[in-house]
Amino acid sequence: MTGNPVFCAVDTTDLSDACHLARALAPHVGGLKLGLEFWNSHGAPGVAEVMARAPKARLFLDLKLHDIPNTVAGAIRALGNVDFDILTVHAGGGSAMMRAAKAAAPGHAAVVGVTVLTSLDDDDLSAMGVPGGSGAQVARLAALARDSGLDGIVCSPREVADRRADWAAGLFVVPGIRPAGSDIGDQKRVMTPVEARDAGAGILVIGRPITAAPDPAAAAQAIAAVLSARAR
Ligand SMILES: O=c1ccn([C@@H]2O[C@H](COP(=O)(O)O)[C@@H](O)[C@H]2O)c(=O)[nH]1
Repeated sequence: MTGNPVFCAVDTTDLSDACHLARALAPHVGGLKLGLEFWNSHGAPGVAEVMARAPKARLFLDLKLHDIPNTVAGAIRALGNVDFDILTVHAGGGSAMMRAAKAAAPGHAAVVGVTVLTSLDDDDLSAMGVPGGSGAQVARLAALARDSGLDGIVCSPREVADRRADWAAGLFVVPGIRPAGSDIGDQKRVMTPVEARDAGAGILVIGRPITAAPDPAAAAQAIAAVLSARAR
């Protein structure tokens, strides 16, 4: 995807806040990410209201679908006329599920597979019985997503460079982005926006460092300015 790589995660249950953020951020971001917190509160009508405030922004619908193939395909078809550009499913749902998801999505939309959540570290994976740490698990799931016909993956900035080497055309959607000095919160595998972009991220997903800032538009503008000042 071309243009500003920053997608702001608008994680709120408040429709009015989401609309204000969309309008304020529109000049400074490439897209908006609406996830489960917003979707479960407002669904498709809420998405339409928010995106009307940012008509040029792309929509990343981060529903992280994870179920049997028939159910995931049905859930995607049930999105009807929600005009999303990117949609997430969990790569851990397996190959048949990812194939069904891609087949059910509109042709112009990218379907990407969530590999290992950026809030998890190697100890968390070990506690789940996953061998080899996050790098190895992301590698396994990225290969499965690629071979199942998805358009890309969601991974942390730490895995992007290695995975891009195996999948040059993949769309790498990367949360776990923290501008220098910002609060890490519940994220565990993080890098700065410039580091993530330079590692090969196609989309930089940034939520609280923008939305919790005293002036979200200024925060988004500052991130865009750093990215263009330090263009690769
Ligand atoms: O592995 C993942 C997958 C998705 N996310 C989502 O990205 C944003 C990050 O928000 P911050 O406030 O910048 O931490 C959030 O909506 C997550 O649901 C992720 O963080 N990690």
